Amino acid sequence: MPDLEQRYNLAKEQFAEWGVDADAALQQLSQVAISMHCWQGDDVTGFEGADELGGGLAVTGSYPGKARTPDELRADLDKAYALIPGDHRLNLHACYAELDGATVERDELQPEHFASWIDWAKTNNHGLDFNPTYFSHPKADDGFTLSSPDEGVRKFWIDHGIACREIGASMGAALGSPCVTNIWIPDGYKDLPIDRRGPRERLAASLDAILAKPYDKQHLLDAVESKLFGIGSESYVVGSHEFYLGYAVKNQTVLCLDAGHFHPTELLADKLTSVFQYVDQVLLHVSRGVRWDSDHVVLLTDELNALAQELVRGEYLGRTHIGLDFFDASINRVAAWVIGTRATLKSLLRAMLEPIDRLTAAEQSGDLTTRLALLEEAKQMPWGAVWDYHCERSGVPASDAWLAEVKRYESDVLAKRN
Ligand SMILES: C[C@H](O)[C@H](O)[C@@H](O)C(=O)CO
Ligand SMILES: [Mn+2]
Repeated sequence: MPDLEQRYNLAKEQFAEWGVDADAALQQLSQVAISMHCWQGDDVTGFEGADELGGGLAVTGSYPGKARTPDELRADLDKAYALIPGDHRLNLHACYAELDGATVERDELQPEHFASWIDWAKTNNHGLDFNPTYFSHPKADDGFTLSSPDEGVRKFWIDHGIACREIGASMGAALGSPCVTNIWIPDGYKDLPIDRRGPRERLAASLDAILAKPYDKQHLLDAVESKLFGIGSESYVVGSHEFYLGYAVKNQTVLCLDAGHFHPTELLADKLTSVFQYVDQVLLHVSRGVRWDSDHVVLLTDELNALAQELVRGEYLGRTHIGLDFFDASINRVAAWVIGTRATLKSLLRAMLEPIDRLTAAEQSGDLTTRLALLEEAKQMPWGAVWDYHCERSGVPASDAWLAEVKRYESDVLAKRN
Protein backbone atom coordinates (compact mmCIF):
# COMPACT_ATOMS: atom_id res chain seq x y z
CA MET A 1 0.00 0.00 0.00
CA PRO A 2 1.68 3.30 -1.06
CA ASP A 3 1.99 5.93 1.67
CA LEU A 4 0.12 9.22 1.50
CA GLU A 5 3.02 11.08 -0.10
CA GLN A 6 3.38 8.46 -2.83
CA ARG A 7 -0.36 8.56 -3.46
CA TYR A 8 -0.13 12.34 -3.64
CA ASN A 9 2.73 12.24 -6.14
CA LEU A 10 0.74 9.91 -8.40
CA ALA A 11 -2.31 12.18 -8.11
CA LYS A 12 -0.17 15.24 -8.76
CA GLU A 13 1.06 13.71 -12.03
CA GLN A 14 -2.47 12.93 -13.09
CA PHE A 15 -3.57 16.50 -12.35
CA ALA A 16 -0.51 17.86 -14.19
CA GLU A 17 -1.58 15.92 -17.29
CA TRP A 18 -4.87 17.78 -16.97
CA GLY A 19 -3.03 21.10 -16.79
CA VAL A 20 -3.67 21.52 -13.07
CA ASP A 21 -0.95 22.29 -10.49
CA ALA A 22 -1.85 20.37 -7.29
CA ASP A 23 0.90 22.05 -5.22
CA ALA A 24 -0.51 25.45 -6.16
CA ALA A 25 -4.03 24.30 -5.22
CA LEU A 26 -2.81 23.24 -1.76
CA GLN A 27 -0.97 26.52 -1.34
CA GLN A 28 -4.20 28.36 -2.16
CA LEU A 29 -6.26 26.16 0.17
CA SER A 30 -3.93 26.77 3.08
CA GLN A 31 -4.72 30.52 2.85
CA VAL A 32 -8.44 29.93 3.50
CA ALA A 33 -9.69 30.60 7.05
CA ILE A 34 -13.16 29.26 7.81
CA SER A 35 -15.07 30.93 10.65
CA MET A 36 -16.33 28.10 12.82
CA HIS A 37 -19.46 28.99 14.78
CA CYS A 38 -19.34 28.70 18.57
CA TRP A 39 -23.05 27.88 18.77
CA GLN A 40 -22.75 24.32 17.41
CA GLY A 41 -20.98 23.46 20.68
CA ASP A 42 -23.90 24.15 23.03
CA ASP A 43 -27.05 24.21 20.87
CA VAL A 44 -27.11 28.05 20.73
CA THR A 45 -27.55 28.30 24.51
CA GLY A 46 -24.86 30.85 25.49
CA PHE A 47 -23.84 31.75 29.02
CA GLU A 48 -26.62 34.08 30.16
CA GLY A 49 -28.67 31.29 31.70
CA ALA A 50 -31.30 31.31 28.93
CA ASP A 51 -33.49 28.24 29.18
CA GLU A 52 -35.19 28.51 25.81
CA LEU A 53 -33.93 29.20 22.32
CA GLY A 54 -35.88 32.08 20.76
CA GLY A 55 -35.91 33.90 17.45
CA GLY A 56 -37.70 31.14 15.57
CA LEU A 57 -34.59 28.95 15.76
CA ALA A 58 -34.74 25.27 16.66
CA VAL A 59 -32.14 22.70 17.65
CA THR A 60 -33.23 19.08 17.78
CA GLY A 61 -31.53 16.18 19.54
CA SER A 62 -30.18 15.53 23.01
CA TYR A 63 -26.77 13.99 22.40
CA PRO A 64 -24.84 13.99 25.68
CA GLY A 65 -21.76 16.12 26.35
CA LYS A 66 -22.90 19.62 25.46
CA ALA A 67 -20.51 22.38 26.63
CA ARG A 68 -21.84 24.14 29.74
CA THR A 69 -19.12 26.69 30.45
CA PRO A 70 -16.75 28.87 28.40
CA ASP A 71 -13.83 26.62 29.34
CA GLU A 72 -15.70 23.51 28.19
CA LEU A 73 -16.67 25.21 24.95
CA ARG A 74 -13.09 26.31 24.30
CA ALA A 75 -11.78 22.81 25.07
CA ASP A 76 -14.27 21.32 22.58
CA LEU A 77 -13.31 23.90 19.98
CA ASP A 78 -9.60 23.13 20.55
CA LYS A 79 -10.32 19.47 19.89
CA ALA A 80 -12.19 20.27 16.66
CA TYR A 81 -9.53 22.69 15.34
CA ALA A 82 -6.86 20.04 16.02
CA LEU A 83 -8.62 17.77 13.52
CA ILE A 84 -8.99 20.32 10.72
CA PRO A 85 -6.08 21.33 8.45
CA GLY A 86 -5.16 25.04 8.50
CA ASP A 87 -5.65 28.05 10.79
CA HIS A 88 -9.29 28.96 11.23
CA ARG A 89 -11.43 31.60 12.88
CA LEU A 90 -14.15 31.53 15.55
CA ASN A 91 -17.55 33.14 15.13
CA LEU A 92 -18.90 34.25 18.52
CA HIS A 93 -22.34 35.45 19.55
CA ALA A 94 -22.84 38.19 22.14
CA CYS A 95 -24.71 35.76 24.43
CA TYR A 96 -21.37 33.97 24.98
CA ALA A 97 -20.06 36.88 27.10
CA GLU A 98 -18.26 35.89 30.30
CA LEU A 99 -19.87 37.91 33.07
CA ASP A 100 -18.55 36.10 36.17
CA GLY A 101 -21.99 35.99 37.76
CA ALA A 102 -22.68 39.72 37.26
CA THR A 103 -25.84 40.88 35.50
CA VAL A 104 -24.86 42.91 32.48
CA GLU A 105 -27.64 43.73 30.05
CA ARG A 106 -26.96 43.26 26.37
CA ASP A 107 -26.97 46.98 25.70
CA GLU A 108 -24.17 47.39 28.23
CA LEU A 109 -21.80 44.69 27.01
CA GLN A 110 -18.17 45.74 26.71
CA PRO A 111 -15.00 44.31 25.15
CA GLU A 112 -13.81 43.27 28.64
CA HIS A 113 -16.64 40.71 28.76
CA PHE A 114 -14.91 38.88 25.91
CA ALA A 115 -11.33 39.23 27.21
CA SER A 116 -10.88 35.49 27.76
CA TRP A 117 -12.11 34.74 24.24
CA ILE A 118 -9.66 37.28 22.82
CA ASP A 119 -6.74 35.87 24.87
CA TRP A 120 -7.60 32.34 23.79
CA ALA A 121 -7.90 33.41 20.14
CA LYS A 122 -4.54 35.18 20.28
CA THR A 123 -2.81 32.16 21.83
CA ASN A 124 -4.27 29.80 19.25
CA ASN A 125 -3.95 31.98 16.15
CA HIS A 126 -7.70 32.28 15.53
CA GLY A 127 -9.28 35.41 14.09
CA LEU A 128 -12.61 36.29 15.73
CA ASP A 129 -15.93 37.22 14.16
CA PHE A 130 -18.91 38.46 16.14
CA ASN A 131 -22.71 38.71 16.22
CA PRO A 132 -25.10 40.75 18.31
CA THR A 133 -27.71 38.39 19.81
CA TYR A 134 -31.24 39.55 18.99
CA PHE A 135 -33.04 36.48 20.32
CA SER A 136 -33.50 34.38 23.50
CA HIS A 137 -34.26 37.52 25.50
CA PRO A 138 -37.44 38.89 27.11
CA LYS A 139 -37.22 42.05 24.99
CA ALA A 140 -37.43 39.89 21.85
CA ASP A 141 -40.27 37.68 23.05
CA ASP A 142 -42.97 39.38 20.97
CA GLY A 143 -40.94 38.73 17.82
CA PHE A 144 -39.69 42.27 17.19
CA THR A 145 -36.35 43.92 17.99
CA LEU A 146 -34.83 46.57 15.71
CA SER A 147 -38.15 47.05 13.92
CA SER A 148 -40.28 47.07 17.07
CA PRO A 149 -43.01 49.73 17.19
CA ASP A 150 -42.01 50.30 20.86
CA GLU A 151 -39.38 53.02 20.92
CA GLY A 152 -37.86 51.78 24.20
CA VAL A 153 -37.45 48.24 22.88
CA ARG A 154 -35.96 49.55 19.66
CA LYS A 155 -33.50 51.75 21.54
CA PHE A 156 -32.40 48.82 23.70
CA TRP A 157 -31.59 46.76 20.62
CA ILE A 158 -29.95 49.67 18.79
CA ASP A 159 -27.70 50.14 21.81
CA HIS A 160 -26.93 46.41 21.77
CA GLY A 161 -25.86 46.72 18.13
CA ILE A 162 -23.69 49.75 18.93
CA ALA A 163 -22.07 47.90 21.87
CA CYS A 164 -21.38 44.87 19.67
CA ARG A 165 -19.66 46.92 16.97
CA GLU A 166 -17.36 48.35 19.65
CA ILE A 167 -16.63 44.80 20.86
CA GLY A 168 -16.06 43.57 17.29
CA ALA A 169 -13.67 46.45 16.56
CA SER A 170 -11.67 45.75 19.71
CA MET A 171 -11.46 42.04 18.79
CA GLY A 172 -10.21 43.00 15.33
CA ALA A 173 -7.65 45.44 16.74
CA ALA A 174 -6.40 42.96 19.35
CA LEU A 175 -5.98 40.15 16.83
CA GLY A 176 -4.77 42.19 13.85
CA SER A 177 -7.52 40.81 11.63
CA PRO A 178 -10.88 42.44 10.78
CA CYS A 179 -13.78 41.10 12.82
CA VAL A 180 -16.89 40.54 10.66
CA THR A 181 -19.78 41.61 12.88
CA ASN A 182 -23.02 40.29 11.47
CA ILE A 183 -26.50 41.58 12.22
CA TRP A 184 -29.32 39.06 12.00
CA ILE A 185 -32.69 39.76 13.61
CA PRO A 186 -35.71 37.46 13.84
CA ASP A 187 -38.40 40.16 13.42
CA GLY A 188 -41.53 39.06 11.61
CA TYR A 189 -45.13 37.88 11.75
CA LYS A 190 -46.59 34.39 11.86
CA ASP A 191 -49.61 35.55 9.93
CA LEU A 192 -50.51 38.11 7.33
CA PRO A 193 -49.49 41.65 8.24
CA ILE A 194 -51.42 44.73 7.16
CA ASP A 195 -48.46 47.05 7.50
CA ARG A 196 -45.38 45.62 5.79
CA ARG A 197 -43.89 49.05 5.29
CA GLY A 198 -43.61 50.43 8.85
CA PRO A 199 -41.37 47.68 10.27
CA ARG A 200 -39.01 47.92 7.28
CA GLU A 201 -38.76 51.69 7.61
CA ARG A 202 -38.02 51.30 11.32
CA LEU A 203 -35.41 48.59 10.64
CA ALA A 204 -33.63 50.80 8.10
CA ALA A 205 -33.55 53.68 10.60
CA SER A 206 -32.30 51.40 13.42
CA LEU A 207 -29.51 50.03 11.21
CA ASP A 208 -28.51 53.56 10.24
CA ALA A 209 -28.25 54.45 13.94
CA ILE A 210 -26.19 51.35 14.75
CA LEU A 211 -23.83 51.83 11.81
CA ALA A 212 -23.45 55.59 12.16
CA LYS A 213 -20.04 55.47 13.84
CA PRO A 214 -17.22 54.84 11.37
CA TYR A 215 -14.60 52.25 12.30
CA ASP A 216 -11.29 51.29 10.71
CA LYS A 217 -12.05 48.49 8.24
CA GLN A 218 -8.84 46.80 9.34
CA HIS A 219 -10.65 46.15 12.63
CA LEU A 220 -14.36 45.89 11.89
CA LEU A 221 -16.46 44.84 8.90
CA ASP A 222 -20.26 45.17 9.23
CA ALA A 223 -22.48 42.52 7.68
CA VAL A 224 -26.28 42.16 7.40
CA GLU A 225 -28.11 38.83 7.03
CA SER A 226 -31.51 38.24 5.46
CA LYS A 227 -33.94 35.37 5.94
CA LEU A 228 -36.99 34.02 4.16
CA PHE A 229 -38.90 32.80 7.20
CA GLY A 230 -38.49 31.44 10.72
CA ILE A 231 -40.66 29.44 13.09
CA GLY A 232 -43.33 31.97 14.03
CA SER A 233 -42.44 34.35 11.19
CA GLU A 234 -43.74 32.27 8.30
CA SER A 235 -45.74 35.02 6.60
CA TYR A 236 -43.46 38.03 6.88
CA VAL A 237 -39.82 38.63 7.78
CA VAL A 238 -38.86 42.28 8.07
CA GLY A 239 -35.22 41.67 7.07
CA SER A 240 -35.92 39.96 3.76
CA HIS A 241 -33.33 39.36 1.02
CA GLU A 242 -34.47 42.36 -1.01
CA PHE A 243 -34.33 44.57 2.08
CA TYR A 244 -30.75 43.68 2.98
CA LEU A 245 -29.46 43.47 -0.59
CA GLY A 246 -30.66 47.04 -1.04
CA TYR A 247 -29.27 48.10 2.33
CA ALA A 248 -25.86 46.54 1.67
CA VAL A 249 -25.59 48.07 -1.81
CA LYS A 250 -26.63 51.50 -0.58
CA ASN A 251 -24.36 51.48 2.47
CA GLN A 252 -21.62 49.20 1.15
CA THR A 253 -21.79 46.81 4.09
CA VAL A 254 -20.85 43.16 3.74
CA LEU A 255 -23.86 41.11 2.58
CA CYS A 256 -24.43 37.85 4.46
CA LEU A 257 -25.98 35.06 2.40
CA ASP A 258 -27.09 32.04 4.44
CA ALA A 259 -27.63 28.86 2.38
CA GLY A 260 -30.72 28.00 4.45
CA HIS A 261 -32.41 31.38 4.10
CA PHE A 262 -33.94 31.06 0.67
CA HIS A 263 -36.59 28.91 -0.98
CA PRO A 264 -35.43 25.26 -0.83
CA THR A 265 -34.67 25.11 -4.57
CA GLU A 266 -32.95 28.50 -4.64
CA LEU A 267 -29.17 28.07 -4.50
CA LEU A 268 -26.55 30.52 -3.31
CA ALA A 269 -24.05 29.58 -6.02
CA ASP A 270 -25.81 31.48 -8.78
CA LYS A 271 -26.27 34.58 -6.61
CA LEU A 272 -22.58 35.33 -6.10
CA THR A 273 -21.62 36.73 -9.49
CA SER A 274 -24.70 38.96 -9.33
CA VAL A 275 -24.21 40.41 -5.87
CA PHE A 276 -20.47 40.86 -6.39
CA GLN A 277 -21.31 43.37 -9.15
CA TYR A 278 -22.70 45.66 -6.46
CA VAL A 279 -21.19 44.79 -3.06
CA ASP A 280 -17.50 44.54 -2.31
CA GLN A 281 -17.62 41.66 0.18
CA VAL A 282 -19.88 38.76 1.03
CA LEU A 283 -20.21 36.71 4.21
CA LEU A 284 -21.39 33.18 3.52
CA HIS A 285 -23.24 31.22 6.14
CA VAL A 286 -22.59 27.71 4.92
CA SER A 287 -25.47 25.57 6.08
CA ARG A 288 -27.55 22.64 4.82
CA GLY A 289 -31.29 22.96 4.82
CA VAL A 290 -33.26 19.74 4.53
CA ARG A 291 -36.74 20.71 3.28
CA TRP A 292 -36.52 23.94 5.30
CA ASP A 293 -33.87 26.03 7.13
CA SER A 294 -33.07 23.04 9.31
CA ASP A 295 -29.36 23.87 9.78
CA HIS A 296 -28.12 20.32 9.20
CA VAL A 297 -24.37 19.70 9.36
CA VAL A 298 -22.70 20.66 6.09
CA LEU A 299 -21.68 17.78 3.81
CA LEU A 300 -19.87 17.63 0.48
CA THR A 301 -23.08 18.02 -1.53
CA ASP A 302 -23.52 19.19 -5.12
CA GLU A 303 -24.81 22.45 -3.66
CA LEU A 304 -21.65 23.01 -1.62
CA ASN A 305 -19.43 22.07 -4.57
CA ALA A 306 -21.28 24.56 -6.78
CA LEU A 307 -20.74 27.31 -4.21
CA ALA A 308 -17.01 26.56 -3.99
CA GLN A 309 -16.73 26.45 -7.79
CA GLU A 310 -18.22 29.92 -8.06
CA LEU A 311 -15.82 31.30 -5.45
CA VAL A 312 -12.77 29.77 -7.12
CA ARG A 313 -13.72 30.25 -10.78
CA GLY A 314 -14.73 33.86 -10.15
CA GLU A 315 -11.61 34.52 -8.02
CA TYR A 316 -13.84 35.76 -5.22
CA LEU A 317 -12.10 34.15 -2.25
CA GLY A 318 -10.39 37.43 -1.34
CA ARG A 319 -13.79 39.15 -1.12
CA THR A 320 -15.60 36.35 0.74
CA HIS A 321 -15.78 35.53 4.42
CA ILE A 322 -16.77 31.91 4.89
CA GLY A 323 -18.63 31.08 8.10
CA LEU A 324 -20.48 27.95 9.11
CA ASP A 325 -24.02 28.04 10.43
CA PHE A 326 -25.58 24.79 11.55
CA PHE A 327 -26.60 23.30 14.85
CA ASP A 328 -27.22 19.63 15.33
CA ALA A 329 -27.68 18.16 18.81
CA SER A 330 -28.41 14.65 17.56
CA ILE A 331 -24.73 13.72 17.02
CA ASN A 332 -21.42 14.40 18.75
CA ARG A 333 -21.07 18.19 18.57
CA VAL A 334 -17.29 18.17 18.08
CA ALA A 335 -17.73 15.74 15.18
CA ALA A 336 -20.35 18.07 13.71
CA TRP A 337 -17.80 20.92 13.56
CA VAL A 338 -15.15 18.63 12.07
CA ILE A 339 -17.44 17.12 9.43
CA GLY A 340 -18.81 20.50 8.33
CA THR A 341 -15.49 22.36 8.26
CA ARG A 342 -13.61 19.57 6.51
CA ALA A 343 -16.43 19.26 3.95
CA THR A 344 -16.24 22.99 3.23
CA LEU A 345 -12.46 22.82 2.76
CA LYS A 346 -12.79 19.74 0.55
CA SER A 347 -15.28 21.53 -1.70
CA LEU A 348 -12.81 24.39 -2.12
CA LEU A 349 -9.94 21.99 -2.86
CA ARG A 350 -12.01 20.20 -5.50
CA ALA A 351 -12.83 23.53 -7.11
CA MET A 352 -9.15 24.55 -7.03
CA LEU A 353 -8.24 21.29 -8.79
CA GLU A 354 -10.59 21.86 -11.71
CA PRO A 355 -9.02 22.36 -15.16
CA ILE A 356 -10.46 25.87 -15.24
CA ASP A 357 -8.35 27.06 -18.20
CA ARG A 358 -9.42 24.11 -20.34
CA LEU A 359 -13.06 24.46 -19.31
CA THR A 360 -13.00 28.17 -20.09
CA ALA A 361 -11.30 27.63 -23.44
CA ALA A 362 -13.88 25.01 -24.38
CA GLU A 363 -16.73 27.34 -23.42
CA GLN A 364 -15.28 30.32 -25.25
CA SER A 365 -14.71 28.34 -28.43
CA GLY A 366 -18.27 27.08 -28.31
CA ASP A 367 -17.17 23.48 -27.67
CA LEU A 368 -19.85 22.78 -25.08
CA THR A 369 -19.40 19.02 -25.54
CA THR A 370 -15.84 19.21 -24.19
CA ARG A 371 -16.99 21.49 -21.37
CA LEU A 372 -19.61 18.96 -20.24
CA ALA A 373 -17.29 15.96 -20.69
CA LEU A 374 -14.49 17.52 -18.61
CA LEU A 375 -16.89 18.55 -15.86
CA GLU A 376 -18.04 14.96 -15.60
CA GLU A 377 -14.55 13.41 -15.74
CA ALA A 378 -13.32 15.86 -13.07
CA LYS A 379 -15.50 14.06 -10.55
CA GLN A 380 -13.30 10.95 -10.65
CA MET A 381 -9.94 12.70 -10.50
CA PRO A 382 -7.94 11.65 -7.39
CA TRP A 383 -8.64 14.75 -5.30
CA GLY A 384 -8.99 12.52 -2.19
CA ALA A 385 -5.26 11.67 -2.36
CA VAL A 386 -4.49 15.40 -2.46
CA TRP A 387 -6.76 16.02 0.53
CA ASP A 388 -5.25 13.19 2.61
CA TYR A 389 -1.72 14.41 1.91
CA HIS A 390 -2.76 17.96 2.86
CA CYS A 391 -4.14 16.67 6.19
CA GLU A 392 -1.01 14.67 6.94
CA ARG A 393 1.30 17.56 6.04
CA SER A 394 -0.80 19.90 8.21
CA GLY A 395 -0.44 17.57 11.19
CA VAL A 396 -4.08 16.43 11.34
CA PRO A 397 -5.53 12.95 10.76
CA ALA A 398 -6.20 12.00 7.14
CA SER A 399 -9.31 10.23 5.86
CA ASP A 400 -11.56 9.05 8.71
CA ALA A 401 -8.75 8.78 11.31
CA TRP A 402 -10.07 11.95 13.01
CA LEU A 403 -13.15 10.03 14.14
CA ALA A 404 -11.17 7.83 16.55
CA GLU A 405 -9.86 11.04 18.18
CA VAL A 406 -13.39 12.34 18.63
CA LYS A 407 -14.54 9.02 20.07
CA ARG A 408 -11.65 9.08 22.52
CA TYR A 409 -12.51 12.65 23.54
CA GLU A 410 -16.12 11.62 23.95
CA SER A 411 -15.31 8.83 26.40
CA ASP A 412 -12.55 10.77 28.24
CA VAL A 413 -14.28 14.16 28.47
CA LEU A 414 -17.78 14.56 27.04
CA ALA A 415 -19.29 11.47 28.65
CA LYS A 416 -18.28 12.79 32.08
CA ARG A 417 -20.48 15.89 31.68
CA ASN A 418 -24.05 15.50 32.83
C1 LIG B 1 -27.30 31.83 15.55
C2 LIG B 1 -27.14 32.68 14.31
O1 LIG B 1 -27.16 34.03 14.55
C3 LIG B 1 -28.17 32.36 13.33
O2 LIG B 1 -28.00 31.04 12.89
C4 LIG B 1 -28.31 33.28 12.11
O3 LIG B 1 -27.11 33.48 11.42
C5 LIG B 1 -29.30 32.62 11.29
O4 LIG B 1 -28.96 32.07 10.28
C6 LIG B 1 -30.70 32.58 11.75
O5 LIG B 1 -31.47 31.72 11.01
MN1 LIG C 1 -27.05 32.41 9.36
